[in-house]
Amino acid sequence: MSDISSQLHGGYAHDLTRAWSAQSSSLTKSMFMLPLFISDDEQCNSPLKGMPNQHRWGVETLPGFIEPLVRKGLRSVILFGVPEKKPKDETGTLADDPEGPVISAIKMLRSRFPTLYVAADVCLCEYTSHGHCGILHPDGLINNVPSVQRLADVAFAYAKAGAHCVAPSDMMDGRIGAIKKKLIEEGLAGKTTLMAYSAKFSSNMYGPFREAVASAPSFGDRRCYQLPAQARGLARRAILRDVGEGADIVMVKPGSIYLDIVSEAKRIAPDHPVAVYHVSGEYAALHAAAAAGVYDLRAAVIELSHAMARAGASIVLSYFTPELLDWLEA
Ligand SMILES: NCC(=O)CCC(=O)O
Ligand SMILES: [Zn+2]
Ligand SMILES: [Zn+2]
Repeated sequence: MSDISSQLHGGYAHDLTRAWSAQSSSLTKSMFMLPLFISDDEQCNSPLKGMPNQHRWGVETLPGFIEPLVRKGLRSVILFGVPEKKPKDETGTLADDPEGPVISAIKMLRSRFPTLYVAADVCLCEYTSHGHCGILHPDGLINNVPSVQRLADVAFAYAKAGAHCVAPSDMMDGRIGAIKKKLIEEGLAGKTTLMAYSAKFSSNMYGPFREAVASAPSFGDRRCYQLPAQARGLARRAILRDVGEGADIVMVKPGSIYLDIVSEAKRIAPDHPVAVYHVSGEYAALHAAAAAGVYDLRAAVIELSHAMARAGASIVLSYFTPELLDWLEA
């Protein structure tokens, strides 16, 4: 088996990942990746309470939403599954259910929208009965070894279904290496990008998302596996660790209040595309502030997007992507 750190093709096999590897400071449509919430109810089209203009979609309703966006220049999406019909369990069995929402949506999007780059978020919290991102010990603490094994299996299932990119957001130790190893062994490392949520902070900004996917932990919180706000050093170590384990892209999350970490990521991993996730709470806050007359939404989003690019991000995961396709020229 070849060495994990020598696997580069997954990071530039696709024309979009090649564009993300170039360094430029102007905003382009192709920088923006749209997060999508996919229900296992195929006909689903339900607006999300905490997030204006965002919906839960089903595989039947999604094409009608995506088609005009692709025509306007949408290049990439990232999928989050929302099981509403089948029961959740301790190990998140539904995450790689072959008939589940993510695998069905990957297949549908790949066949209906050939120019669209399809990323799949890899985590267990949307699928576990306890709402934590890994498998637990009886005392409620994370059991890292089986968690990482399970996440590697889920990532492989998404890659095999056709995802261009798998993006583990769970923050378990060693999962990037385990996923990369699995992709190498299965012959998929050369065409699958591994985007690591490397510096994911334990944040107050995820509230509307947890409601959107119904993934709030049933007890405790995620502080033992997400980074503390004050921990620049831990963020650096997590970024370098993930790069060493074979990440093709490193991500910082949330966005606006962690742009110093984005610029730090660009400094310590200058040869990797850096992604930033402009998360649900930031999105909802911008809408609320604009509605209260604090600023013009479009002007504020454009300014913030420049700040993210300036800090070093070449990819922005943003719920404003549909608007930005109208606002940006190219
Ligand atoms: N893995 C995704 C999240 O944890 C939250 C994203 C958001 O709040 O938009
Ligand atoms: Zn999670
Ligand atoms: Zn998450």
